[in-house]
Amino acid sequence: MTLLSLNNMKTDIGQYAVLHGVTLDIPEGGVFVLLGRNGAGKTTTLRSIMGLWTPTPGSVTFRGADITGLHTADIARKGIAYVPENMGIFGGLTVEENLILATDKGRFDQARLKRIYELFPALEQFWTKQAWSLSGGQKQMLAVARAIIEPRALILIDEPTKGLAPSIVAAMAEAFREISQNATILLVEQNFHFAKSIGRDMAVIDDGLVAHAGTMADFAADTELQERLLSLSA
Ligand SMILES: Nc1ncnc2c1ncn2[C@@H]1O[C@H](COP(=O)(O)OP(=O)(O)OP(=O)(O)O)[C@@H](O)[C@H]1O
Repeated sequence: MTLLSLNNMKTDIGQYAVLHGVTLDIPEGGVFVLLGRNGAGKTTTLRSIMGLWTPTPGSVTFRGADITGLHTADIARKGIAYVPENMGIFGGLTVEENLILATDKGRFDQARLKRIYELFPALEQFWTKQAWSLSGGQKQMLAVARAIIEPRALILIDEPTKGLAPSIVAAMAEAFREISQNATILLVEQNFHFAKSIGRDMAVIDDGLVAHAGTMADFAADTELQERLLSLSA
C-alpha cells in the first residue's frame, strides 16, 4: 500500500528551480532510500514533503490526504517526523530535555522510552549530559530518538551516517531495521553500502527529477546503472 505520493513536485528556492517535477510513490513499511549525486535535490525533496518548501505546482499525498501547503507542525502531527542533516538537536539542553521537547504533551510514554534505551543505550547513559558534549554518533542517535519519541508513520532522515565511524554506522543500521518494523523510513543517503544493507526500495534523484525507481536488490545488482546515475563503481 502507498503511504506517501509525490506528484509532479516542482520546488523553487528563491529564483532557482531545484525540483523539476518529482513523482514518486513510497510504500508503507521498510526503508526507502533516496540516492543521488550532491546537489541533485534530495534534501529539497524531504523539505518539500515536510512543508519547509512548498512545491508549486505539485502535491504531496500522505495516507490518501493532500498535505501540500500545510504548516510543518501540522504535517508533523499527521504522523511525519524529520531528522534534518544538521540533526536539529539543542546543544545546550540535556538528552532528557531534547527528548521531552519532542513529545506531544511534555511527558514520556514509558514503553517508548524503554524502547529508545534499548535501541540507543548511550542515550540512557548520557541522559543528564548536554547534547553538545555527545559524540557525533550519539548526537545522531538523539536526533533519531527525537523523531520516534511519539508514534510516527513516516520518518524522513537526511544523511544520518555522514562522518560517523563504521561501528556506529552498523549500530545505526540495526536501529533503522528495528524502527522500520513499525514505521516507514525515507532515507537520504550518500553511503551506498549502508543504503544497500537496509533499503528495500529506492529511487535516484538526478537534477531535480526521479531518474530511476525500483527495488534496492535490482539496483545493487546493476553496476552499470549505478555508475551512470551515481558515478559509483560498486
Ligand atoms: N537555501 C538555498 N538557496 C539556494 N539554493 C539552494 C538552497 N538549498 C539548496 N539549494 C540548491 O538546490 C540544489 C539541490 O540541493 P539539495 O540540498 O536538495 O541537494 P541534495 O541532493 O540533498 O545534495 P547534498 O547531498 O549535497 O545535500 C543544489 O544546487 C543547491 O545548491
